[in-house]
Amino acid sequence: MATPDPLRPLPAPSTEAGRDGLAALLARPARAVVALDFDGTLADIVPDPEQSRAHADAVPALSALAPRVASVAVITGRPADVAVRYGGFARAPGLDHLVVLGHYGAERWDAATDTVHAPEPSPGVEAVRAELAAVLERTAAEGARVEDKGHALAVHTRRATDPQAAFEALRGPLADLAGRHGLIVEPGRLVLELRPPGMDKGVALAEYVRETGAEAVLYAGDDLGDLAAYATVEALRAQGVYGLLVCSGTEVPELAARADLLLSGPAEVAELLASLARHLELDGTVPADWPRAD
Ligand SMILES: O=P(O)(O)OC[C@H]1O[C@H](O[C@H]2O[C@H](CO)[C@@H](O)[C@H](O)[C@H]2O)[C@H](O)[C@@H](O)[C@@H]1O
Repeated sequence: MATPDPLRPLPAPSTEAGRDGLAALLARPARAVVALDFDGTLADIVPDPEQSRAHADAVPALSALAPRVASVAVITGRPADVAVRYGGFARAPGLDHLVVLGHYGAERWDAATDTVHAPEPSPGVEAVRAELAAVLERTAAEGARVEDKGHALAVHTRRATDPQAAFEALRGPLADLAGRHGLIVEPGRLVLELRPPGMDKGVALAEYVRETGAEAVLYAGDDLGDLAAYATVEALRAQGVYGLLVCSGTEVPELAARADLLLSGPAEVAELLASLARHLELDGTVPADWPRAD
């Protein structure tokens, strides 16, 4: 991790709501939840999804911040156990109460117990798995690859000959395939994911904030799947919960346009988390009696 500079100021949110969110987090960290997406936010985007790993500064920053706020959660499209592995979250110092909500919140891993609660296998996913290769063969999407996530199937075009053209060519056929088997298509950064409906990052975040009773929430994401979590933070604000929306990178303009704080990517997200930890270290501590998420 880069040498900490305790005097370095925190980045300023560009909106009043974001400035209020940051002020609330700093004033009452014991009542604040920090929730983060994984790929593109805690981990740099790489061509091969299996090679994704948390940015070198991310876990040290989370380890420093987590004991100073009410709770920290990772909310990801990845299976929870995969995010835990690629993140290096298990048994990391300070992360003994970390929660990872995988498959857009359908799965949950708790560091306190090191266990994953997962949904029943979906018959729709099984049916799509059986037909997917034939659909890909019929579509002009050379080089598209399938990531079988168990409870969902993601079709990646980042390594296709023409990534954007392959993405567009696959949209219709995959929507049709998903629809025939009761699944939805979740679009992302050069990925189309076929997954069961009924859960998204917004629902997952709302439930988590309710569970923790938080009065302030920081949410950081980078992709279309994070829009639902942004909408939850916006709705929570209307109910008196403070919120700070952080966007990691500018690849997804729809998300960047709604952010209070725009950062360049995972390195700056990790720097923000580390800066928050340093400011809270200088300013105060979390009372021991604050109820945690577990
Ligand atoms: O919710 P997230 O944690 O952001 O996960 C969303 C999807 O991320 C992964 O795909 C993305 O990252 C890959 C690795 O950097 C990249 O190759 C790909 O182009 C991106 O779309 C992951 O593979 C998916 O399963 C997640 O749903």
